[in-house]
Amino acid sequence: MTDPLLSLRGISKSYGQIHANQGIDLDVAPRSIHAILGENGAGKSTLMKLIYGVEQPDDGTAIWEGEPLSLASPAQARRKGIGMVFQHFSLFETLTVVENIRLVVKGRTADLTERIRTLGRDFGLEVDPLAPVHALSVGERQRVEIIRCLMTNPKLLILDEPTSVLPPQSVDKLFDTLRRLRDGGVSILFISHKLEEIRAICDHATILRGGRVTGNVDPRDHDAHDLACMMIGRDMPDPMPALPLSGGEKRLEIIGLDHQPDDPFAVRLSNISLSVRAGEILGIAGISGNGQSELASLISGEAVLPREQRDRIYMMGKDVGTLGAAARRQRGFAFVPEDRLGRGAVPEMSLVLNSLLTAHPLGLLRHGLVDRASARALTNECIRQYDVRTSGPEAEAGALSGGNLQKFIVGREIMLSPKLLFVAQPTWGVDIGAATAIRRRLITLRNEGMAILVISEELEELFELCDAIQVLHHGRLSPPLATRDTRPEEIGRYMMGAHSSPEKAVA
Ligand SMILES: Nc1ncnc2c1ncn2[C@@H]1O[C@H](COP(=O)(O)OP(=O)(O)OP(=O)(O)O)[C@@H](O)[C@H]1O
Repeated sequence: MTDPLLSLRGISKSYGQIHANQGIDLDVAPRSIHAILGENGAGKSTLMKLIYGVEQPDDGTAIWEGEPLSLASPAQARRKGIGMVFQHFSLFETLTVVENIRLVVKGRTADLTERIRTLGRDFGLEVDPLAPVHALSVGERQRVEIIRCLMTNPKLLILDEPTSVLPPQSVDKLFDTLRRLRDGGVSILFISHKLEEIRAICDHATILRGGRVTGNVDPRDHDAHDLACMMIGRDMPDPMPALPLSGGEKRLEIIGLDHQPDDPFAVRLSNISLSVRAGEILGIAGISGNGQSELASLISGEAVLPREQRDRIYMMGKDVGTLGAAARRQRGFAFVPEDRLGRGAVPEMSLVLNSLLTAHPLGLLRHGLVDRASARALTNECIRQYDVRTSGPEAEAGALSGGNLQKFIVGREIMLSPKLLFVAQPTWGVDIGAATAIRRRLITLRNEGMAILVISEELEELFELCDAIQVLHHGRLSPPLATRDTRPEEIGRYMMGAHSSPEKAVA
C-alpha cells in the first residue's frame, strides 16, 4: 500500500466530561475521497478541527507526508496544504466576498475577483464577488467558503457537510469538482449525513460512534441502510404514513404579495400567493438565493410590511403583515429559522435560557420573574423527547454539535404547540436517524391538525413530508403541485425557471 498522506494514531480530545474523540486511528490515502460517518455528536467535527489546527488534541500523534505533524493554528495547517470548509460559517458579514477571500488568499482584488468568477463558473459555485456577505443566503455563503478553500490549492481538503444546502444540480457539479481534484492529486475528507452521496463519491469510509472508530469500510460495498445501521448501532425507524388531507381552515394565507427589500442585494418578491390549512404540510422548494430568506423574514415577522400594504399576509384569519414577530407568536405561530446559531439560538447562553427565548409564555415566568425550575423541566423534556445529545440543560448552546442544536431548536418550537409552524431546513445537518424522527414528528403533528410550512432544498425531504409543493425561483412562486401527482423532475424544472403547467395544481 502507498504511504498515507495523513496518519493519526490514538488521538483523544475531551471537553470537560465529554470525550469527543477517544483513541482515534485514521489513515488518509493520497488521491482518495474519504468519508467520516457518524450520528450527531459522534465526534466528526472535533476530529476535523484537530487536523486543521483549530483545536489541539489531549493525546495522540499525527504524521503528515511521512513527518510528525503538530498544528498550533489553521494558518500553519494551510501552509502545510490542509484546507477546511466549516459547517458553520467563518465569513465576516460586513465585508464583500472578495474582501473575505483576500484575508486568506494573496493577490490583487481585480485578479481575485476574476478568479472567483472563473472558479464559480467552472465548478457550479456561482456567487457575486462584490456582494457583501450579509446579503447572501446560507447556500451562497457555503459556496464562498468552498471557493476560498479551493483558492489555497490544498493537498488535503476537509469538507464538513458541504452539500447540506446545495441544490441537486450543484451537488453533481461539486462532485465532478471533487473527482477532478482527487485525480489531480488532492485527498478529501468528506463529512456528510447523506449516505447515498457517500456511496457515490467516496472510496473509503471511517465510522465513528460515541467518539471512537467503530469501523472502516468501502462504502460502495454497503447500501445506505447498512451504513446507517453501522452508524447508529441499531435498526432505522420506518417513515410515517400521512393520512389523507383533512381540508381544515386556512391558518396561513399570502395573497399577491410584492415586496422589494431595502437591501440592494436582496431578492425582490413578486406576486407571491400561498395558503396552508390545518392538517396540511406545504413545502417550498427551490435553490437558496431565490427569495427564500426574504420570504421567510416576511412570514416570521422579522421584516414587516409598510402600513399601506394591507391584506397581504393572514395568520389564523387575521391580517398580520404589519405585526412584528412577537405579536404573530402570540396568535399561535412558531418558527425555526435556517441559521441555528445567531437567529435560532444564542450560542453563549445555556439551553435553559435559549428555551426561555421563545417558550416563556408556557408558564415559565411568575410575577415577572423567571421560574427556573419550570424552565429547566421544559428544557429537560425537550432534550429527552428530541434525543438532544448534551451534558444537560445548563450546557451552552454553542457547545452542542450542529445537528444536536438543530434538534433542540425544532423541539423547542414544536413544544409550543403552535397552530401554525414554519420550519426552514428542518433536518439540515441532522443525522439520518434523527432526521427520520423529526419528519415523523412533523407528520404526526399534521395528522393532529397543525398547519405546517416547510422550506427545504432537499427534494426527497419535501416529497416525504408535504401534501403540496410550490417552487420559488427568482422571487416568484410556482402554483401548488400535489405531491402525490408530481415527479421530482417536474419540481426540478421549476427550480431551473420553467413556467407553469397548472393542470396538476391543487385546487
Ligand atoms: N467547544 C465545545 N465545548 C464542549 N463540548 C463540545 C465542544 N465541541 C464539541 N463538543 C461536544 O463533543 C461531542 C462531539 O461533537 P462534534 O461536533 O465533534 O460532533 P459531530 O459528529 O460533528 O456532530 P454533528 O453531526 O451534529 O455535527 C458532542 O457531544 C459535543 O457536544
